[in-house]
Amino acid sequence: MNIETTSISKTRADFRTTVLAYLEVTKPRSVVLLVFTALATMVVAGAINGPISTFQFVAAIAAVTLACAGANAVSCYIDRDLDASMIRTRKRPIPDGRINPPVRALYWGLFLFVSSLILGWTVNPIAFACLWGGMIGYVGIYSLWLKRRSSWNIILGGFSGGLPALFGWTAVTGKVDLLPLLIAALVVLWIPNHIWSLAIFYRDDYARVKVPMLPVVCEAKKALHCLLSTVILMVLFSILIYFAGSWGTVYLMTAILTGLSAIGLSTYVYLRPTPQNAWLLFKFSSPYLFLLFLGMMADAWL
Ligand code: HEM
Ligand SMILES: CC(C)=CCC/C(C)=C/CC/C(C)=C/COP(=O)(O)OP(=O)(O)O
Repeated sequence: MNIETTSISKTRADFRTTVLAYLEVTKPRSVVLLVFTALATMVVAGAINGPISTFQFVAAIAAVTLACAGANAVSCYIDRDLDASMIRTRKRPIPDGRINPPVRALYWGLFLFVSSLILGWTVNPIAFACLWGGMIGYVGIYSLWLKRRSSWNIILGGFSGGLPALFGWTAVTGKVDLLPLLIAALVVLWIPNHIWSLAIFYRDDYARVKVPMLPVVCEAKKALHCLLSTVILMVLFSILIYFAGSWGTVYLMTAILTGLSAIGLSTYVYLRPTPQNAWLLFKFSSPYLFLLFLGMMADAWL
């Protein structure tokens, strides 16, 4: 009896470990914020163009979630050699053997992405195209082509990060307008401070695996100067968006308050460029973007 009970509990534990590994390989924290940007633009577009059916809403949210998750899982397969070598990533499911053989992560990512395309097609062709654009941009242009070759990898490959926001708008309206393009561009402008702050903290890690993130290939002051410049541009852009849409005061106040915080923190990191301060800026970057998009949703609701 004991042996049987032990083997059942071991099987259950192994199953749980496997399920969690296939969840972790999709980088769920990033998927949550990526999907939130899509949800926010769906709410804003719905307030302007009229709401969509519950089925379309659920299909759209499911599609963008599966697409981002799938793209991340494929990226983990592509970067499995880097992940095994970097301190920050070596405990991920592929390097630590929880997904073995590694190709299973590729199949899992492609399965998720194809599932997203099927759902995306039921929404509309433009939204469907956004899913393709995100996958090609992140996996093709960033992960496969630029990440290991260019210090401008996140600038040229970063547009994929704005596509979930664009997807949300097109899922509701079936077309691309200036406002969603500006909102998507805001996400793209957010990416440098999001990743360069992290790259300053993990500078040695990136240098060891020869990933030419800007803070690795240029001296610290220049990287910090670029980072601060992109933050100022991002904040100005977030306020420009206020004038491009029919927003209320909630979004404007959010953009101003979070923007001043972002500039203040980035200036502090510029003046005191310790790894700990850079890490603080990295951890601030996601709540910043979340609050901005929450402000957009609040104004659409109110
Ligand atoms: C080319 C574009 C991007 C690059 C290179 C990038 C890179 C990274 C890296 C290296 C991490 C740390 C992962 C870890 O160590 O666990 C990270 C975390 C994260 N990323 Fe990005 N990212 C990009 C775009 C985005 C976008 C567009 C979003 C959402 C709109 C996003 C949301 C997040 C979130 C929420 C986290 C977790 C943050 C935390 O732990 O506090 N990322 N990203
Ligand atoms: C519509 C659609 C599919 C859009 C794609 C959006 C998307 C998945 C953007 C990537 C976000 C992200 C967490 C990148 C990690 O970069 P990295 O691989 O350099 O991070 P790492 O070093 O932690 O692996």
